[in-house]
Amino acid sequence: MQRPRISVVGLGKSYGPVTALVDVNLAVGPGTILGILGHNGAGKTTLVDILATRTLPTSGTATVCGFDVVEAGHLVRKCIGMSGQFVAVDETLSGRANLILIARLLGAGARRAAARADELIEMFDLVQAAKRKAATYSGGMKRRLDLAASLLGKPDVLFLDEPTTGLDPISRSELWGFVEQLAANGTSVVLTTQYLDEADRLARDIIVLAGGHIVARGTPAELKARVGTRSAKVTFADPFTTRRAADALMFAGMAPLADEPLCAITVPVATGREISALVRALDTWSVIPLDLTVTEPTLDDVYIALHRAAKSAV
Ligand SMILES: Nc1ncnc2c1ncn2[C@@H]1O[C@H](COP(=O)(O)OP(=O)(O)OP(=O)(O)O)[C@@H](O)[C@H]1O
Repeated sequence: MQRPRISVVGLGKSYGPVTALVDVNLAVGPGTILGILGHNGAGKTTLVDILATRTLPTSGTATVCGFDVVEAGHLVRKCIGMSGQFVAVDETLSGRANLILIARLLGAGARRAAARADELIEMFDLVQAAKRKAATYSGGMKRRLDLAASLLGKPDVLFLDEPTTGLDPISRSELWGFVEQLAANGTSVVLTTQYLDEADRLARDIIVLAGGHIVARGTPAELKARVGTRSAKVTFADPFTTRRAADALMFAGMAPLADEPLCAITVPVATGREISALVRALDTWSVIPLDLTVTEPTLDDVYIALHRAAKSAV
C-alpha cells in the first residue's frame, strides 16, 4: 500500500465518564473512499472530529497527510476539506461569488480566486447558474456548490458527512459521480453516512462502529459475505399453498422461512444447483409458485446482523 493519507493507531476518546472511541486503528490510502457506518452515538462524529482537528484524542495517535493531528493541527487543516448535510454557502451571494470569497479567505489573489472558482463551477456543472443567488439553487445544486467550496484548498483528504441526505435520486446519483471522480483523481474521502446504499456504491473500505469500537471492516462484498448467501423469495397464491410449499422444501432438506399471511417463503440459496433443487421440490409436490426472485444480501442485512450481535453481547 502507498503511504497512507490517514493513519490511526490505538485511538481513544472519552468525554468525562462517556467513552466515545476505543482502540481504533485505521489506514486510508490515496484515492480511497472509506465509509464509516454506525448507529447514533456510535462514535462516527468523534472520529471525524479528531481527524479534522476539531477535538483532541485522549489516547493513541492519528496522522492526516503525514501530520500529527495533535502536534501539527494547523498543517492538517491545510490539507483537508469538509462538506456535509448542512450546506455552508452564503445564500445572498451567487454561486461564483461564494467560491471567490472562500478562495480569497484561503489566501488566493483576486485573479487566482476567480480562475479557481470558474474551474470548479465548470466541474460541478453550475455554469448556467453561476451568477444567480445561491438562494435560488435547488437542494442538489447547493450541495454541489458546498462540495465545490470544500475543494477550493485542493485538499488531499475530504470529509463528507451524509452528503446526499434529503436529495432526490437523480441529484444523489450525480453527487456520487462527482465523489467517485475526486477519488479517481487521488483524493482520499472519508464518508459518514446512514445510507447503506451510498456506502455500498462509493466506499471501497467500510468500518462499522458500535459503542466506540470497530466491530466490522472490509469491502462491501466482504461484509455481505459475512452475513451469508443469496436467498430466493417465492410467492404463492394463498396461505394454504404457502404452507404446503414450506413442507415440500423442508422435506427436500431446505430451510424455508414462511410468511403465510404474505404468502411468501424465503430460502437461502448459495448456488444455481440449490435454485434448481428448490424448483424441483415444489414441482414434485405439485406446488405452483406465482413468482421467484433471487436477491443478494445487502449492506442493510450486514448492518442489522451486526447490530443484533452487538445487542446480544451486552
Ligand atoms: N461533547 C460531548 N460531551 C459528552 N459526550 C459526548 C460529546 N460528544 C459526543 N459525546 C458522546 O460520545 C458518544 C459518541 O458520540 P458521536 O457523536 O461521536 O456519535 P455518532 O456516531 O457521530 O452519532 P450521531 O450519528 O448521532 O451523530 C455518544 O455517547 C455521545 O453522547
